[in-house]
Amino acid sequence: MDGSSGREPGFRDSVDLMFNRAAALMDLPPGLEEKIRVCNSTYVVRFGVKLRGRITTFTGYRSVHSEHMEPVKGGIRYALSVNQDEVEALAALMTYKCALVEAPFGGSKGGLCIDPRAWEEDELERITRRFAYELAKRDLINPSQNVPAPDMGTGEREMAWIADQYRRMNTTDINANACVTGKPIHAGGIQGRVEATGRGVQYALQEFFRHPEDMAEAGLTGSLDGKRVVVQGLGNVGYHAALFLSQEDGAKIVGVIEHDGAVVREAGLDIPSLRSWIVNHGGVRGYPDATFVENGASVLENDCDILIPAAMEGVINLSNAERIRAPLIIEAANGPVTAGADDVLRKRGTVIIPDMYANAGGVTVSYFEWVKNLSHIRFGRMQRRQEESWHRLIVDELERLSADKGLGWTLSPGFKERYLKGAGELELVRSGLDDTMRGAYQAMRQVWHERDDVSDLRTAAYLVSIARVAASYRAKGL
Ligand SMILES: NC(=O)c1ccc[n+]([C@@H]2O[C@H](COP(=O)([O-])OP(=O)(O)OC[C@H]3O[C@@H](n4cnc5c(N)ncnc54)[C@H](O)[C@@H]3O)[C@@H](O)[C@H]2O)c1
Repeated sequence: MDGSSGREPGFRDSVDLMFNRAAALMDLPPGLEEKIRVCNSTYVVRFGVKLRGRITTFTGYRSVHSEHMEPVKGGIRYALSVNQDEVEALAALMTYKCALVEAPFGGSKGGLCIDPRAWEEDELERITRRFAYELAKRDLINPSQNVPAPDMGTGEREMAWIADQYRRMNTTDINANACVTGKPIHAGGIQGRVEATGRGVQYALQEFFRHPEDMAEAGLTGSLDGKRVVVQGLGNVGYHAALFLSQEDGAKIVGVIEHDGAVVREAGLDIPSLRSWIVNHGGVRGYPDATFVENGASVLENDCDILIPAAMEGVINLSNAERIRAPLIIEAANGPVTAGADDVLRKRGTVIIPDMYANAGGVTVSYFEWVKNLSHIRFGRMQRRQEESWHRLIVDELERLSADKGLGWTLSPGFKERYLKGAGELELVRSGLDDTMRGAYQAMRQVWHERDDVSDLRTAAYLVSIARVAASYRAKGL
């Protein structure tokens, strides 16, 4: 379902319009712009599964947008609204996202038209295995060709089934585990992948709030502490973003919009308790510690400092853009702001941290997981040795300097012990993600501030991404 008005282009056209705006500012060789923009291929499969005494036919998609780097990468979405236009738009965003955070992948995306809530777990397993079989036999799941991950409606459980199905079909492939990311830890996953996209949203906001010049563009001052936040979608991405921002940065989540309505509370919502209510009751309706709003989408227009759409595409469109009051929007979902709404908001001075950057935490940690699977070494084990010797050097040097200069500095025994022990997998993943989010933001903001013809972060992000994809095509040839 796309919440945009009938006057607006579809999701893929909307992504293309944003791409075109940036590409027009570049000096690309003739024809390369189109080569980068178009989706290379989309495979559509219809398959039947015997369920509840009858055969049910499902339709699935896997789009490959760009193979300038392989494997290509992108999640698999389970929703009734999945269609070719949506999957191709999402695959395109994957290309630009990977280029922006320098994850060495082309872009891809998949989807299955299904309401996951309508099926039991064992039924979903049979459906998922069959879909995985259909994709794997065409190398649309493959550690060196095409590596899916979770998206809306899927998670660790589905990724474990997909990995197992691929392994059964390729028993001699020693790298079989790397055919999909977002797996559970005990099935070849990596610490920190489940939280990664929401964690990335937090790191993105932290980086934004390190730059007073950028905050001023949105008319914001101070830090994340006390900022009033509205979140749409308390699923994987929205939940982790809201949890970390409220528990670690002091932000107040004053509104949460879900599929059945919204809840608001000026003093701030308790995110873990709201999440368990949603899990147990199927939505936010009836949650005791907040005011329920029947027309959930109207809460997008509430007064707040930061709006985090983390559910689906097209929710901020020409029908509501004029009424959006948040000065800062961070696109945790893919494509939540249509091209038309983007024009309206840009002219009004709303700062939008674009999807291809804001939700890149997932693919960044997926990259770490893929590398871990291919290296066949527990992540952190090799690094730890090396780090230990560096940490030892730093501690020794600090103590020597302090003694030489008579400063009397001492490190607390607890700190010294933790520092010398080095980082475990989770710390390595988080610090690698933080580094990536900081680096990509800085690349974007440099273009934003240095070029007179760039007035927004999205165009800046596209400029960085397109230049990198173009460089890859130019280096390799087509
Ligand atoms: N999971 C990832 O790692 C990842 C990575 C990058 C981008 N994304 C993007 O983030 C978005 C959310 O993905 P997710 O993995 O968190 O999905 P999810 O299925 O875990 O959660 C989606 C949430 O949105 C809610 N929702 C559905 N329709 C809604 C509506 N009309 N209004 C309000 N809420 C609604 C659902 O009830 C659910 O709680 C998608 O756009 C996805 O493409 C996800």
